[in-house]
Amino acid sequence: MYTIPSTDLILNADGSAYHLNLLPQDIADTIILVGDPDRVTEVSKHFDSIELRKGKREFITHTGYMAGKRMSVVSTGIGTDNIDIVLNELDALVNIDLKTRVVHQELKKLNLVRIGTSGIVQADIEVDSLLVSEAAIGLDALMHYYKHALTEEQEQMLSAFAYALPQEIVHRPYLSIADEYLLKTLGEGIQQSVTITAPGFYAPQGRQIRAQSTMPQLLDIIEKFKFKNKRITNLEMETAGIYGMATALGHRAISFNVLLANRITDKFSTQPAEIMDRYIVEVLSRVARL
Ligand SMILES: O=P(O)(O)O[C@H]1O[C@H](CO)[C@@H](O)[C@H]1O
Ligand SMILES: O=c1cc[nH]c(=O)[nH]1
Repeated sequence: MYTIPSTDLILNADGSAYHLNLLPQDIADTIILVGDPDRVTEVSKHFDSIELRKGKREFITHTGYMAGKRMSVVSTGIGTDNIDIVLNELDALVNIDLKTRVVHQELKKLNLVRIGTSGIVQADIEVDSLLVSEAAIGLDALMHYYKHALTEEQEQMLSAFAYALPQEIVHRPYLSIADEYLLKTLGEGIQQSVTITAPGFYAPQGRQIRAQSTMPQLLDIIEKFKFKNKRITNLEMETAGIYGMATALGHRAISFNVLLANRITDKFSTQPAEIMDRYIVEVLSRVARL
């Protein structure tokens, strides 16, 4: 039986996961993922009861009940490098015996639901609307470190996009896909499209403040890209990593994007906190029915 080495799966003195500071009993099978640690309270304030509050660094967790359903909310911080940590450690909590360091015979499937902010790259999509990522293209490198497979059509779309990208982007993008069951059950009636996960907020999302971008045409390329009936609608910084890691580990994942900025029409939400709260309530009410 394979025992995972103690420097591969590092535990704290109390036996909790190294970065998340959590024990297996601390998390529910349905987990809301948010980037901003302050958003954890904004989510859990809608729970009927909270049984656990723990944290370390940017990784804050609250677990409780809403409408009889046990759920956790975990903050990931920004970026797919953090997603690597959060998804591997959440998976270890449910699928590895932390005392023997042996993988359980029966594996658990977590429901992972991101609620995050995002910027729009199409003029016809409204600021303050909600969008579900049916797929996400990663411009970061995370999933190049993990085995993952695509269908032929997905490979074709990825190749077409890779071909359109500026040559300054030296590594190939990757593509990862939402869980079909969660798309149907939680995403019904909400606009669904392809998201780009960027490895930064400024030049990697076509922004320029003072530091000069090497590829000022990036936003235009993303806006104009089409593959069959698909286009790219929005930019954020975690979804491709969440979908890729969830698939690699056998979990279900879906990403809800609260669209606060339209990069084409140059509009930003005038009431971001209220809009986020409205969609937290909407998503939680759907999740509670899972
Ligand atoms: O609102 P959150 O969940 O943090 O998500 C988005 O906002 C952050 C950038 O401001 C990135 O994490 C991006 O993905
Ligand atoms: O434009 C945006 C807005 C939110 N989050 C991002 O990553 N980009």
